[in-house]
Amino acid sequence: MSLILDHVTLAPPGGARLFAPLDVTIAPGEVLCVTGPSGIGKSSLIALIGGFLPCGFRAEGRVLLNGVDLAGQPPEARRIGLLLQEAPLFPHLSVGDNLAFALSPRVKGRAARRAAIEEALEQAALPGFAGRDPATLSGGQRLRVSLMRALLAEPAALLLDEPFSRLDPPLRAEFRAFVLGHLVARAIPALIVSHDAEDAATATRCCALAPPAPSG
Ligand SMILES: Nc1ncnc2c1ncn2[C@@H]1O[C@H](COP(=O)(O)OP(=O)(O)OP(=O)(O)O)[C@@H](O)[C@H]1O
Repeated sequence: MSLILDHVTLAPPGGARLFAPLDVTIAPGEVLCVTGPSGIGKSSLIALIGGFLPCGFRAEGRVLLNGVDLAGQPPEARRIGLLLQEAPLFPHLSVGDNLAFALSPRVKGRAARRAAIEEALEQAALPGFAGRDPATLSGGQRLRVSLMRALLAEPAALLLDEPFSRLDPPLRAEFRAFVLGHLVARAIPALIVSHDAEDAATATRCCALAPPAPSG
């Protein structure tokens, strides 16, 4: 399971290329930290890989997941998990139902599904939280639920956009170690976009998006 970016670059509607073509292979369990100045296209790169790039953006190059070119595949077909800064959860569903919504259909039967959710909550150090309203969670708890929700869908790759930036520094370090541990244990390739030097230091590898070479 690897995620390959083969000469990938992007241009916003009516604009020029945002960054020089990116060529990188992210192996199973590897975490690539993508850095670069504000506005260079880091979040847009995540959107391209996830399949939700806004209309009008122009993409070049290929994104391959486990050898398959993702071009033209809708987001729900891509088996790519997302962890975002806001860690959005459905507000009208309990924590347990938020997790159930994402749980892979491969887990069959009511008892097995309930057990998988309880296990995920244990792993997130949130045992007994299944009935909680998401509005009652702290930022760190919300992120842990959000990570578990992404993992329960059995993603083939995980994308993280500034996932830790809203947390206080001690919690940030703890949650970073928690996330990286899960990715390595499950051999999931991951790409994290971040401004934080600590995120870069703890990732397996780093790459900085650079402005494209001037043409002509
Ligand atoms: N929907 C859109 N339509 C047109 N241009 C857009 C759209 N979304 C983003 N852009 C432009 O595309 C460029 C890249 O934006 P993007 O958010 O990917 O950058 P970024 O590197 O993630 O920035 P930051 O670090 O500030 O979050 C910016 O110049 C931005 O203004």
